[in-house]
Amino acid sequence: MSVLSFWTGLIALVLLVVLVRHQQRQRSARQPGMRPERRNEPAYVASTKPVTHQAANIAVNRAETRTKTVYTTEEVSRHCTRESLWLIIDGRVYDVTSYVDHHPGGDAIFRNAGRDSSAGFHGDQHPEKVNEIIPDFYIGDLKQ
Ligand code: HEM
Repeated sequence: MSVLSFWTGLIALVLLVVLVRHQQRQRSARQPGMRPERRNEPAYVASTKPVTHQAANIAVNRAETRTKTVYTTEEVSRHCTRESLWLIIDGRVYDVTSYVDHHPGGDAIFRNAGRDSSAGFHGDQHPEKVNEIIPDFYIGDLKQ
């Protein structure tokens, strides 16, 4: 066998293998029951990390922010319980319901529940990091 025909044969063989594998893949993608691990593969890989209260709250807040962004003091005042706690801080409205159980200062967070909590929020008891936490709970502004 000449060197040329050896290489030609080898290339033809590789092409044949590639073609057969390609056809097999196409067929298995169409037929039910074949390669289920592939057909059922999600378009994304869901994170295995547990969804934290805060992360869930951010999503809820974003949804609320889209539908309504301005609240009256009367509306805010209705959210003054553990089931729904809103606070006004510097003219902005925050739904901190999901934070209540994590608040290091305990139920003191209810002192001005549904009302203006700016003074308390800016109190000495709070570390700088509260300013990083609070935007997660923002749902809108107070009607002027
Ligand atoms: C977004 C996060 C937070 C919000 C909205 C918030 C809100 C509040 C409010 C409204 C009060 C009542 C203040 C008053 O009227 O006297 C309070 C008290 C307090 N907070 Fe926070 N807080 C937050 C985070 C934190 C953090 C991270 C800490 C500590 C690391 C903390 C520690 C305290 C303490 C020690 C008190 C006073 C408790 C008392 O007087 O018995 N808070 N907080």
